[in-house]
Amino acid sequence: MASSDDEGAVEEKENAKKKTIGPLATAWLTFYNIAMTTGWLVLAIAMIRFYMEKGTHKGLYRSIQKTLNFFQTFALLELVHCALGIVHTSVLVTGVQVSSRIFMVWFITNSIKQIQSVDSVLVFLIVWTVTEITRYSYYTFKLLNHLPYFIKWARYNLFIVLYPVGVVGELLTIYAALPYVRKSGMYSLRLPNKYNVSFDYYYFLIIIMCSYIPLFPQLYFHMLRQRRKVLHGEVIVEKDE
Ligand SMILES: CCCCCCCCCCCCC/C=C/C(=O)SCCNC(=O)CCNC(=O)[C@H](O)C(C)(C)COP(=O)(O)OP(=O)(O)OC[C@H]1O[C@@H](n2cnc3c(N)ncnc32)[C@H](O)[C@@H]1OP(=O)(O)O
Repeated sequence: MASSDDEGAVEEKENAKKKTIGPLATAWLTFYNIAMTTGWLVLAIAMIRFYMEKGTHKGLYRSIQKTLNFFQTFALLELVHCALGIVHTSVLVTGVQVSSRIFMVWFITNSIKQIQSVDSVLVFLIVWTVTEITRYSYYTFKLLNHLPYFIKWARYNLFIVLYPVGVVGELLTIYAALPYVRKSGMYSLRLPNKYNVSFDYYYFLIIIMCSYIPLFPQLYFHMLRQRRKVLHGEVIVEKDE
């Protein structure tokens, strides 16, 4: 059990942090996190309604595509938050996380209509939605100084299962895209051309899939360290900070 002295120290630390980021940044982050929580809640409701009405996930992606595009792209602001220093987290870790999501949405699922109904798309959509509702509501309640324990618990426990499941969903979706990319030659540049460069999107996707092997463990261990810090009060020094 935490003593009242410990609780006082934690509160003091939180207030000191808010003072360093300033009231304008706190107000912006509160607005941003409320908007993102709402956006992902809207997506969750749309997905449940679609499934209840149609009894299948075929066509679901198309029905939520615009909302997903908007809110996932809006997450690029997280890089701006880190770069401005109004959020104390690594630009590198956030960059990999956000860019991989943007890439999945814009350059895989939006671009290759034939794969929009594969099961793995549903898997990552569900996982992303649960993760983001939890994550943004955690930030919102924390900024408002009223963080319920179950949200804190969910933020730093659900990812243990959801992160690998989401990654499997993403990798299977890229894998399903490969034959269509090879057949269509999309986003590829063949020689000869006036720039004298060649680019094969098919092999690029294979490289992206391989890049999950070194990159994903780094994100996962980062989250495990955050978990130890937030749930168990351990002091962690990040190498990339
Ligand atoms: C060109 C193409 C490139 C492709 C590259 C491909 C390779 C990719 C390989 C990896 C692929 C990953 C794919 C992802 C899949 C999924 O997402 S599956 C779903 C499950 N996902 C998760 O569970 C996500 C977990 N990850 C995250 O939460 C983040 O994205 C993160 C960046 C890893 C989180 O890190 P971080 O922000 O450091 O952790 P926190 O503990 O949440 O926050 C740290 C402090 O910062 C404060 N903060 C952060 N954001 C905000 C905010 N918006 N508002 C207010 N405050 C914020 C937070 O409160 C913390 O503060 P303190 O506690 O005071 O330190």
